[in-house]
Amino acid sequence: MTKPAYQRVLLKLSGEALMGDDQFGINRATIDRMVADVAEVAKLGVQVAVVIGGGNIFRGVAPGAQGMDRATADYMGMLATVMNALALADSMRHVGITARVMSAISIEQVVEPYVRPKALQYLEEGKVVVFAAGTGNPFFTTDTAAALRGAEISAEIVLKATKVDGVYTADPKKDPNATRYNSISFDEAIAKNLQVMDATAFALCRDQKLPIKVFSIVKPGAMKAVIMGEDEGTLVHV
Ligand SMILES: Nc1ncnc2c1ncn2[C@@H]1O[C@H](COP(=O)(O)OP(=O)(O)O)[C@@H](O)[C@H]1O
Ligand SMILES: O=c1ccn([C@@H]2O[C@H](COP(=O)(O)OP(=O)(O)O)[C@@H](O)[C@H]2O)c(=O)[nH]1
Repeated sequence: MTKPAYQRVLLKLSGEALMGDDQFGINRATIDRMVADVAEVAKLGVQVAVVIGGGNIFRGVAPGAQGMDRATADYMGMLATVMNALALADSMRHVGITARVMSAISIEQVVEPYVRPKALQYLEEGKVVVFAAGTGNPFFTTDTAAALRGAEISAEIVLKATKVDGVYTADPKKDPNATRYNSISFDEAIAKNLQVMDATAFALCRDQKLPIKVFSIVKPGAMKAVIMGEDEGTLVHV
């Protein structure tokens, strides 16, 4: 059997992807399917850390936050990611994965705080670590949190699992003529203002020489294919 291409990865799961076909919230079947993908990868011996988004529940820049103080709205968004993290960890428990949720903002009765050495210890023990509350700071996104935590834990790659199957020349939801890149450099992605991830996340990964793979969260087997180093999705590289 061929070996996985990576030993430690940072997986970014978009909050919106958790909705499945629902309008908002957490779709049970969807979360279970994602967890099955993670379980498959963890079984290969790959250390998996997850950053979960919150867009399915609350987004600081959403119309629903209009008129609100931006920082306050962002804290609500961060709390939303904590809910998603709890749901994800619980779903993992059901399939026999030991998961630990660590939050960037302290709410110790609910989840333990993020402590880097502790996170590294969990990973080495084969536990899946779910990073909640993004970076802990307003005006950031969970994509940036993924870049940050990925760099902190020395992940070999950031895996961005999302609704689209890669990075396109333009937003494929708006431009039917957009074509997908097999690979693209950070500089080009930033210069072309490709919106699949925010520029802060791209810049941080570029500076830390941390590649990103963007792939579909709905395509069966895509995550495993990425882990095995197969040609899947789009690689964003230095
Ligand atoms: N150039 C692009 N290539 C691919 N997707 C893009 C591009 N520009 C914008 N997008 C959009 O980015 C989204 C992917 O990010 P998503 O995971 O939804 O983000 P978030 O982390 O904000 O939830 C897709 O819905 C897609 O329509
Ligand atoms: O470091 C962070 C991460 C997230 N957020 C807030 O949490 C919301 C949900 O995160 P995000 O939009 O990244 O989730 P996703 O797009 O993955 O669903 C964001 O809109 C922000 O309001 C924040 O303020 N700081």
